Amino acid sequence: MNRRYRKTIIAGNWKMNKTLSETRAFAEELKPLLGRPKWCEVVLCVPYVNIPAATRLFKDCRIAIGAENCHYESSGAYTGEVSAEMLKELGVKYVVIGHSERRQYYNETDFTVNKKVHAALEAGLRPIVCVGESLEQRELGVTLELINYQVKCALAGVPAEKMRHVVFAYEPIWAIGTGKTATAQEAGEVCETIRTIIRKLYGARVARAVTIQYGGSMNPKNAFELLAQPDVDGGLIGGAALKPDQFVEIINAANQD
Ligand SMILES: O=C[C@H](O)COP(=O)(O)O
Repeated sequence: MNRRYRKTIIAGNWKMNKTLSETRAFAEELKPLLGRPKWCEVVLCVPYVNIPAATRLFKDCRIAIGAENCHYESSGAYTGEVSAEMLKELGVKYVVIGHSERRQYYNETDFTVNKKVHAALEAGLRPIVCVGESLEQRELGVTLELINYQVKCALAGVPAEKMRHVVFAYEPIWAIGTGKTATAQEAGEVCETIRTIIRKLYGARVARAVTIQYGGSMNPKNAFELLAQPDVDGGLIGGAALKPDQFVEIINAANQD
C-alpha cells in the first residue's frame, strides 16, 4: 500500500451468493463490527437483484456498492443484460470487469473487457479490471507477458484523464476459491508489473495514482502481509467477504497504521 499517492480499496465480490434476506442479515451483522472509516474505501459488489437494497442498507456505514459485471452497450436488444447506465442510476459506484469466471464461463475476451471498461467509464462508474494467469501459464513462465497483454488490451483507447477512475485487480486464477494464495512476493511482483505497464503507457504521475488490488483466497490471516507490499493497494475478496467477521478483519488489516 502506498497511501500517499492512492486509495486503498477493500472490495468484496459476492459472486452468485446471498438472497435479499441474506443481504439484510449480512448488513445487520456487519454494521456493529465496523470501526470508524480510516484509510481504506470499502466496497461490496453484489448480484444485480440485491443492488437497490444494498445501496440503502450500507449507505449509513459508507460502504460503496459495486456490480459484478455490465454490458458494453448502453441499451438495445440484449436480452438478460444490464448496462452501465442502469447501474449508475441505481447508485452503483464500481463494476467488476473481466473476472476470470466471466472469461471462463461466458466467453469474455480481452476485446469485450476493453469495450466494457469504456462503457463503465462513459457511464461514470469505476471499473475494477481483473487480470491474472492460470496455473499452466504460471508454470510456463509467461505470467508477466500475459499480464502485459491483458492490461494493454483493457486500456486500449482509455485517455489519461480517465485513469484515476480505473482500478486493477490481479487475480491469479489458481488462487481463486482454492485456499491457495499467491505469496506476498508473487502478488507484489505482478502488481508492480501492472504499475510499470501503466507508467509506460501514461507516465509516472498517472501510474502512481492507480489502485491495484490483489484477489485470490485473501483472508484475515494473509491480508496484512499481502497489503504490506508497496504495490498492493487493497483486495478483491470472494469467500471471506461473505462472512461479516472475516470481511471486517480484512478491512482492519488495511486500516492498520
Ligand atoms: O473476486 C474475487 C476473487 O475471485 C477471489 O475469490 P476468493 O477470495 O474466494 O478466492
